[in-house]
Amino acid sequence: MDSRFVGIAELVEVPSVAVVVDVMRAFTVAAWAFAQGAEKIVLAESLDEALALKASHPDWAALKDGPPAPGFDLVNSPGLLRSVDLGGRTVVQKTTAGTVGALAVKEASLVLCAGFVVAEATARLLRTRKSDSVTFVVTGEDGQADEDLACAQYIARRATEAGTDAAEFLRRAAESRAAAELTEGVRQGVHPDDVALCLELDRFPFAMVATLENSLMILRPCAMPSLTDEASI
Ligand SMILES: O=C(O)[C@H](CS(=O)(=O)O)OP(=O)(O)O
Ligand SMILES: [Mg+2]
Repeated sequence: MDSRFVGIAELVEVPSVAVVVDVMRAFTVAAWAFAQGAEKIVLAESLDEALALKASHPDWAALKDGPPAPGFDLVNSPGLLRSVDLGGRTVVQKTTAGTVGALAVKEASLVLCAGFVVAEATARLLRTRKSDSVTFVVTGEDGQADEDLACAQYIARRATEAGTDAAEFLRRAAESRAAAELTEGVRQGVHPDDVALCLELDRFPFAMVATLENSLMILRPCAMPSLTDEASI
C-alpha cells in the first residue's frame, strides 16, 4: 500500500482513498457520539451552516469546538460527550481541523475519518478494500500535528503489518502540542479526561465512513469483522 501524508492545504487533487485523521479531538468525539447512540454525523462547512441545519432540524444536536456557544448543544470533548444519550440522534459537527479536512476530500471515492480509538477498524477496512494508494490527511497544525501524523503512520503500518506495536505512536501523541494545550487549559470546552480518551487504542470496533448525501457530508460507523474473518492478516 502506497501511503501519502499531507496537510489540508497540500491537497491539490482528489485522492481515491482518503483517511482523515484528527485525534484531538474531532474524530475521537465522533466515535464517542456513535458509541452514545448517534445515527449519523453531518460535517458542517461553517458555524452558520451548522446553526442553519439545527434550525431546520430542531431534533438534531449541534456540536462545535471551543467553549459552549448559543445555539449549540454540545462541545467537542469526548469526556463531556460520554455521559450524553444520543440514541437515534443526528449530530451536526463543526470543528477547526477535523471536519475541515473531511470536507476537503469529499469528492474522494472512499473517505474514512479516524483517530486512535478506531485505528484497528480503520486499518482493517483498508485491508478489506485492498487499497493500493491511500492519502492520509493530517488535519492539525497545517499537517504538522504530531498526534495526527503519529496516528496516520500507525494506521498505515497496521494496514500492512500485523502486530505493529502502537506504543511509540501513542507516546508521540501524548507528547504533542495538542495534548499539552488540552492538559494546560489552553483549549476550551475540555474535560480532564479528554487526552486519555483520545489515546485509547481501538476503543471502538467500527471504522467511520463519510459519504456525500444530497450535498451534505455524512459520517456513519462501519462495523468491521473480527481478525479471524480475514484471509490476509
Ligand atoms: O476541539 C479541538 O480540540 C480542536 C479545536 S481547538 O484547537 O481546541 O480550538 O478542533 P479539532 O478540529 O477537533 O482539532
Ligand atoms: Mg485536532
